[in-house]
Amino acid sequence: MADQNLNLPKVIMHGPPALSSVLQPSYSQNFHIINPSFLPLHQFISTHTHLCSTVYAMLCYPGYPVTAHELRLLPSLRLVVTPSAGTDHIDLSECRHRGIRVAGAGNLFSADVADLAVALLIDVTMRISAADRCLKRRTPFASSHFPRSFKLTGKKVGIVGMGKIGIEVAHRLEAFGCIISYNSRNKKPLVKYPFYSTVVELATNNNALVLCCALNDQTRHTVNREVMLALGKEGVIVNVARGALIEENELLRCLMEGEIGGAGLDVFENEPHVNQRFFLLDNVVLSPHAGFSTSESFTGIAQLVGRNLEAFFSNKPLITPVI
Ligand SMILES: O=CC(=O)O
Repeated sequence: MADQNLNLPKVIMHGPPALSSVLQPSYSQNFHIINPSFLPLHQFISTHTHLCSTVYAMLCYPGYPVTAHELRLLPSLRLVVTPSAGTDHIDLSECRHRGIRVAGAGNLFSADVADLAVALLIDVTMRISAADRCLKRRTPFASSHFPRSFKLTGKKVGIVGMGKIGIEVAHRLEAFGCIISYNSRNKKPLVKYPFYSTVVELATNNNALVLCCALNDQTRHTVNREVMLALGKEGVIVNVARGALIEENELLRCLMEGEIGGAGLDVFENEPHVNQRFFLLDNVVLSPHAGFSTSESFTGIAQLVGRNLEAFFSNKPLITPVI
Protein backbone atom coordinates (compact mmCIF):
# COMPACT_ATOMS: atom_id res chain seq x y z
CA MET A 1 0.00 0.00 0.00
CA ALA A 2 1.36 3.40 -1.03
CA ASP A 3 -0.03 5.40 1.85
CA GLN A 4 -0.63 4.31 5.41
CA ASN A 5 -2.37 7.48 6.60
CA LEU A 6 -5.70 6.11 7.71
CA ASN A 7 -7.19 9.59 8.27
CA LEU A 8 -7.16 10.40 4.57
CA PRO A 9 -10.12 9.47 2.34
CA LYS A 10 -9.64 5.93 1.07
CA VAL A 11 -9.50 5.25 -2.67
CA ILE A 12 -9.18 1.67 -3.88
CA MET A 13 -7.57 0.86 -7.24
CA HIS A 14 -9.13 -1.71 -9.56
CA GLY A 15 -6.96 -2.13 -12.62
CA PRO A 16 -3.40 -2.92 -13.72
CA PRO A 17 -0.78 -2.74 -10.93
CA ALA A 18 0.56 0.52 -12.43
CA LEU A 19 -2.84 2.20 -12.20
CA SER A 20 -1.64 4.58 -9.45
CA SER A 21 0.35 6.40 -12.13
CA VAL A 22 -3.00 7.67 -13.43
CA LEU A 23 -2.95 10.03 -10.46
CA GLN A 24 -0.46 12.84 -10.11
CA PRO A 25 1.80 12.53 -7.04
CA SER A 26 0.47 15.88 -5.79
CA TYR A 27 -3.04 14.42 -5.66
CA SER A 28 -1.97 11.01 -4.31
CA GLN A 29 -0.78 12.74 -1.12
CA ASN A 30 -4.37 13.77 -0.40
CA PHE A 31 -5.77 10.24 -0.39
CA HIS A 32 -5.10 6.91 1.23
CA ILE A 33 -4.49 4.88 -1.91
CA ILE A 34 -5.20 1.17 -1.55
CA ASN A 35 -3.62 -0.78 -4.40
CA PRO A 36 -4.33 -4.53 -4.46
CA SER A 37 -1.53 -4.69 -7.02
CA PHE A 38 -1.42 -8.22 -8.48
CA LEU A 39 -4.26 -9.59 -6.31
CA PRO A 40 -7.77 -9.81 -7.80
CA LEU A 41 -9.98 -7.18 -6.15
CA HIS A 42 -12.39 -9.65 -4.47
CA GLN A 43 -9.47 -11.62 -2.99
CA PHE A 44 -7.82 -8.45 -1.65
CA ILE A 45 -11.07 -7.24 -0.12
CA SER A 46 -11.85 -10.58 1.53
CA THR A 47 -8.48 -10.46 3.32
CA HIS A 48 -8.73 -6.75 4.23
CA THR A 49 -12.42 -6.52 5.18
CA HIS A 50 -11.98 -3.93 7.91
CA LEU A 51 -9.83 -1.61 5.79
CA CYS A 52 -12.17 -1.88 2.82
CA SER A 53 -15.36 -1.30 4.82
CA THR A 54 -14.68 2.44 4.78
CA VAL A 55 -13.58 2.83 1.16
CA TYR A 56 -15.65 5.62 -0.40
CA ALA A 57 -14.07 5.84 -3.84
CA MET A 58 -12.71 3.48 -6.49
CA LEU A 59 -10.38 4.25 -9.37
CA CYS A 60 -10.98 1.62 -12.06
CA TYR A 61 -9.73 0.90 -15.56
CA PRO A 62 -11.24 -0.45 -18.82
CA GLY A 63 -10.94 -4.23 -19.00
CA TYR A 64 -11.39 -4.56 -15.21
CA PRO A 65 -15.15 -5.04 -14.74
CA VAL A 66 -16.92 -3.18 -11.97
CA THR A 67 -19.97 -5.42 -11.69
CA ALA A 68 -22.72 -5.58 -9.09
CA HIS A 69 -20.54 -8.21 -7.38
CA GLU A 70 -17.51 -5.89 -6.98
CA LEU A 71 -19.79 -3.03 -5.90
CA ARG A 72 -21.39 -5.19 -3.20
CA LEU A 73 -17.96 -5.96 -1.73
CA LEU A 74 -17.53 -2.27 -0.88
CA PRO A 75 -20.53 -1.25 1.26
CA SER A 76 -19.42 2.39 1.74
CA LEU A 77 -18.54 3.04 -1.92
CA ARG A 78 -20.02 6.31 -3.23
CA LEU A 79 -17.82 7.17 -6.22
CA VAL A 80 -16.26 5.30 -9.16
CA VAL A 81 -13.73 7.18 -11.31
CA THR A 82 -12.49 5.82 -14.62
CA PRO A 83 -9.72 7.47 -16.65
CA SER A 84 -11.59 6.57 -19.85
CA ALA A 85 -14.36 7.93 -22.03
CA GLY A 86 -15.90 4.45 -22.38
CA THR A 87 -17.76 3.12 -19.34
CA ASP A 88 -18.77 -0.33 -20.62
CA HIS A 89 -16.65 -1.95 -17.86
CA ILE A 90 -18.87 -0.39 -15.17
CA ASP A 91 -22.36 -1.61 -14.26
CA LEU A 92 -23.93 1.85 -14.46
CA SER A 93 -27.44 0.70 -13.63
CA GLU A 94 -26.21 -0.92 -10.40
CA CYS A 95 -24.34 2.31 -9.59
CA ARG A 96 -27.53 4.32 -10.19
CA HIS A 97 -29.49 1.89 -8.07
CA ARG A 98 -27.01 2.23 -5.18
CA GLY A 99 -26.58 6.00 -5.54
CA ILE A 100 -22.92 5.66 -6.53
CA ARG A 101 -21.60 8.54 -8.63
CA VAL A 102 -19.39 7.84 -11.66
CA ALA A 103 -16.84 10.19 -13.26
CA GLY A 104 -15.04 9.57 -16.58
CA ALA A 105 -12.62 11.26 -18.95
CA GLY A 106 -15.25 13.57 -20.42
CA ASN A 107 -14.02 15.10 -23.66
CA LEU A 108 -10.33 14.79 -22.83
CA PHE A 109 -9.40 12.18 -25.44
CA SER A 110 -11.86 13.05 -28.19
CA ALA A 111 -9.37 14.91 -30.39
CA ASP A 112 -6.66 12.22 -30.01
CA VAL A 113 -9.06 9.39 -30.81
CA ALA A 114 -10.46 11.30 -33.81
CA ASP A 115 -6.90 11.96 -35.06
CA LEU A 116 -6.13 8.25 -34.78
CA ALA A 117 -9.36 7.28 -36.61
CA VAL A 118 -8.43 9.54 -39.52
CA ALA A 119 -4.81 8.31 -39.46
CA LEU A 120 -5.99 4.68 -39.65
CA LEU A 121 -8.36 5.50 -42.51
CA ILE A 122 -5.59 7.26 -44.44
CA ASP A 123 -3.17 4.42 -43.73
CA VAL A 124 -5.55 1.69 -44.91
CA THR A 125 -6.72 3.53 -48.06
CA MET A 126 -3.26 4.79 -49.06
CA ARG A 127 -1.56 1.57 -47.91
CA ILE A 128 1.16 3.45 -46.04
CA SER A 129 2.08 0.72 -43.51
CA ALA A 130 1.89 -1.97 -46.20
CA ALA A 131 4.18 0.06 -48.48
CA ASP A 132 6.58 0.64 -45.60
CA ARG A 133 6.75 -3.13 -44.94
CA CYS A 134 7.23 -3.76 -48.65
CA LEU A 135 10.19 -1.36 -48.96
CA LYS A 136 11.78 -2.63 -45.78
CA ARG A 137 11.64 -6.16 -47.16
CA ARG A 138 13.78 -4.60 -49.95
CA THR A 139 11.30 -5.48 -52.65
CA PRO A 140 12.74 -3.82 -55.80
CA PHE A 141 11.22 -0.45 -56.21
CA ALA A 142 7.95 -1.06 -54.54
CA SER A 143 5.41 0.99 -56.50
CA SER A 144 5.41 -1.28 -59.54
CA HIS A 145 4.88 -4.39 -57.38
CA PHE A 146 2.44 -2.84 -55.09
CA PRO A 147 -1.38 -2.99 -55.34
CA ARG A 148 -2.93 0.39 -56.13
CA SER A 149 -4.03 2.52 -53.22
CA PHE A 150 -7.32 4.44 -53.09
CA LYS A 151 -8.17 8.13 -52.89
CA LEU A 152 -9.63 9.44 -49.64
CA THR A 153 -10.82 12.66 -51.27
CA GLY A 154 -14.45 12.41 -52.29
CA LYS A 155 -15.07 9.15 -50.41
CA LYS A 156 -18.34 8.64 -48.57
CA VAL A 157 -17.68 7.94 -44.90
CA GLY A 158 -20.35 6.72 -42.48
CA ILE A 159 -19.77 7.39 -38.81
CA VAL A 160 -21.37 5.06 -36.29
CA GLY A 161 -21.93 7.11 -33.12
CA MET A 162 -22.12 10.86 -33.58
CA GLY A 163 -20.98 11.83 -30.08
CA LYS A 164 -17.97 13.94 -29.14
CA ILE A 165 -15.51 11.72 -31.02
CA GLY A 166 -17.76 11.13 -34.03
CA ILE A 167 -18.24 14.83 -34.61
CA GLU A 168 -14.47 15.47 -34.40
CA VAL A 169 -13.89 12.70 -36.98
CA ALA A 170 -16.53 14.24 -39.26
CA HIS A 171 -14.94 17.71 -39.08
CA ARG A 172 -11.49 16.36 -39.89
CA LEU A 173 -12.73 14.25 -42.83
CA GLU A 174 -14.65 17.18 -44.31
CA ALA A 175 -11.28 18.87 -44.77
CA PHE A 176 -10.29 15.88 -46.94
CA GLY A 177 -13.35 16.38 -49.15
CA CYS A 178 -15.14 13.33 -47.74
CA ILE A 179 -18.93 13.15 -47.74
CA ILE A 180 -20.19 12.34 -44.26
CA SER A 181 -23.32 10.60 -43.00
CA TYR A 182 -24.00 8.87 -39.69
CA ASN A 183 -25.95 6.43 -37.59
CA SER A 184 -26.61 6.80 -33.88
CA ARG A 185 -29.30 5.82 -31.39
CA ASN A 186 -31.37 8.82 -32.50
CA LYS A 187 -31.17 11.45 -35.21
CA LYS A 188 -29.44 14.50 -33.73
CA PRO A 189 -31.30 17.74 -34.46
CA LEU A 190 -28.11 19.84 -34.36
CA VAL A 191 -26.06 17.57 -36.66
CA LYS A 192 -26.16 18.64 -40.30
CA TYR A 193 -25.06 15.30 -41.85
CA PRO A 194 -27.58 12.80 -43.29
CA PHE A 195 -28.78 10.20 -40.79
CA TYR A 196 -29.38 6.49 -41.44
CA SER A 197 -31.42 4.64 -38.86
CA THR A 198 -29.55 1.33 -39.28
CA VAL A 199 -25.87 0.45 -39.65
CA VAL A 200 -26.69 -1.75 -42.69
CA GLU A 201 -28.19 1.25 -44.51
CA LEU A 202 -25.20 3.36 -43.50
CA ALA A 203 -22.84 0.70 -44.88
CA THR A 204 -24.84 0.35 -48.11
CA ASN A 205 -24.46 4.07 -48.80
CA ASN A 206 -20.80 4.56 -47.87
CA ASN A 207 -17.26 3.55 -48.85
CA ALA A 208 -15.99 3.42 -45.27
CA LEU A 209 -17.36 3.07 -41.75
CA VAL A 210 -15.74 4.66 -38.71
CA LEU A 211 -16.93 3.22 -35.38
CA CYS A 212 -17.04 5.77 -32.57
CA CYS A 213 -20.00 4.63 -30.48
CA ALA A 214 -20.28 3.21 -26.97
CA LEU A 215 -20.43 -0.56 -26.45
CA ASN A 216 -23.65 -1.75 -24.84
CA ASP A 217 -26.24 -4.51 -25.32
CA GLN A 218 -27.72 -2.67 -28.32
CA THR A 219 -24.41 -2.06 -30.11
CA ARG A 220 -22.54 -5.34 -29.40
CA HIS A 221 -21.71 -7.04 -32.74
CA THR A 222 -23.49 -4.27 -34.61
CA VAL A 223 -21.01 -4.76 -37.46
CA ASN A 224 -21.87 -8.27 -38.63
CA ARG A 225 -21.52 -10.09 -41.95
CA GLU A 226 -24.58 -8.35 -43.40
CA VAL A 227 -23.03 -4.94 -42.69
CA MET A 228 -19.68 -5.98 -44.17
CA LEU A 229 -21.27 -7.31 -47.36
CA ALA A 230 -23.30 -4.11 -47.63
CA LEU A 231 -20.11 -2.06 -47.37
CA GLY A 232 -18.64 -3.99 -50.27
CA LYS A 233 -15.37 -5.27 -51.64
CA GLU A 234 -13.54 -1.94 -51.53
CA GLY A 235 -15.08 -0.89 -48.23
CA VAL A 236 -12.96 -0.02 -45.21
CA ILE A 237 -13.83 -0.33 -41.51
CA VAL A 238 -12.07 1.73 -38.85
CA ASN A 239 -12.72 0.96 -35.18
CA VAL A 240 -11.47 3.29 -32.43
CA ALA A 241 -14.28 2.51 -29.98
CA ARG A 242 -14.58 -1.04 -28.60
CA GLY A 243 -13.63 -4.34 -30.24
CA ALA A 244 -16.91 -6.11 -29.50
CA LEU A 245 -18.82 -3.69 -31.77
CA ILE A 246 -17.60 -5.97 -34.59
CA GLU A 247 -18.07 -9.72 -35.01
CA GLU A 248 -14.32 -10.22 -35.19
CA ASN A 249 -14.31 -13.71 -36.72
CA GLU A 250 -16.61 -12.47 -39.50
CA LEU A 251 -14.34 -9.48 -40.05
CA LEU A 252 -11.36 -11.80 -40.44
CA ARG A 253 -13.29 -14.02 -42.85
CA CYS A 254 -14.47 -11.03 -44.93
CA LEU A 255 -10.95 -9.56 -45.05
CA MET A 256 -9.41 -12.89 -46.09
CA GLU A 257 -12.07 -13.61 -48.69
CA GLY A 258 -11.89 -10.09 -50.15
CA GLU A 259 -15.49 -9.32 -49.16
CA ILE A 260 -14.29 -5.99 -47.77
CA GLY A 261 -11.24 -3.96 -48.72
CA GLY A 262 -9.46 -3.32 -45.44
CA ALA A 263 -9.61 -2.39 -41.76
CA GLY A 264 -7.89 -0.05 -39.32
CA LEU A 265 -8.26 -1.32 -35.76
CA ASP A 266 -7.27 0.25 -32.46
CA VAL A 267 -9.47 -2.10 -30.43
CA PHE A 268 -10.11 -5.85 -30.38
CA GLU A 269 -12.82 -8.19 -29.18
CA ASN A 270 -10.70 -10.01 -26.56
CA GLU A 271 -8.23 -7.37 -25.40
CA PRO A 272 -5.43 -7.47 -24.50
CA HIS A 273 -5.34 -10.57 -26.74
CA VAL A 274 -5.15 -9.72 -30.46
CA ASN A 275 -6.19 -12.46 -32.89
CA GLN A 276 -2.94 -13.37 -34.65
CA ARG A 277 -4.73 -14.01 -37.94
CA PHE A 278 -4.78 -10.20 -38.34
CA PHE A 279 -0.96 -10.21 -38.48
CA LEU A 280 -1.03 -12.10 -41.78
CA LEU A 281 -3.18 -9.53 -43.57
CA ASP A 282 -1.62 -6.68 -45.52
CA ASN A 283 -4.93 -4.83 -45.81
CA VAL A 284 -5.17 -4.33 -42.05
CA VAL A 285 -3.50 -1.65 -39.92
CA LEU A 286 -3.35 -2.39 -36.19
CA SER A 287 -2.82 -0.16 -33.16
CA PRO A 288 -2.71 -1.31 -29.50
CA HIS A 289 -5.69 0.62 -28.07
CA ALA A 290 -3.52 3.72 -28.24
CA GLY A 291 -6.15 6.30 -29.13
CA PHE A 292 -5.85 7.86 -25.70
CA SER A 293 -2.17 7.57 -24.97
CA THR A 294 -0.62 10.84 -26.14
CA SER A 295 1.73 12.36 -23.53
CA GLU A 296 -0.44 15.46 -23.33
CA SER A 297 -3.60 13.49 -22.60
CA PHE A 298 -1.86 11.24 -20.10
CA THR A 299 -0.83 14.32 -18.09
CA GLY A 300 -4.36 15.70 -18.51
CA ILE A 301 -6.07 12.55 -17.23
CA ALA A 302 -3.78 12.30 -14.19
CA GLN A 303 -4.98 15.79 -13.22
CA LEU A 304 -8.62 15.16 -14.08
CA VAL A 305 -8.84 11.99 -11.97
CA GLY A 306 -7.38 13.91 -9.01
CA ARG A 307 -9.72 16.86 -9.53
CA ASN A 308 -12.76 14.56 -9.62
CA LEU A 309 -11.69 12.84 -6.40
CA GLU A 310 -11.02 16.18 -4.72
CA ALA A 311 -14.36 17.59 -5.84
CA PHE A 312 -16.20 14.53 -4.53
CA PHE A 313 -14.50 14.55 -1.12
CA SER A 314 -15.15 18.31 -0.77
CA ASN A 315 -18.86 17.87 -1.61
CA LYS A 316 -18.46 19.82 -4.83
CA PRO A 317 -19.92 18.85 -8.25
CA LEU A 318 -17.84 16.29 -10.16
CA ILE A 319 -15.77 17.81 -12.98
CA THR A 320 -16.69 15.18 -15.59
CA PRO A 321 -19.72 13.28 -14.29
CA VAL A 322 -21.14 10.24 -16.09
CA ILE A 323 -23.92 9.79 -13.52
O1 LIG B 1 -10.68 3.49 -24.71
C1 LIG B 1 -10.48 4.51 -24.18
C2 LIG B 1 -11.51 5.28 -23.54
O2 LIG B 1 -12.62 4.76 -23.36
O3 LIG B 1 -11.25 6.43 -23.16
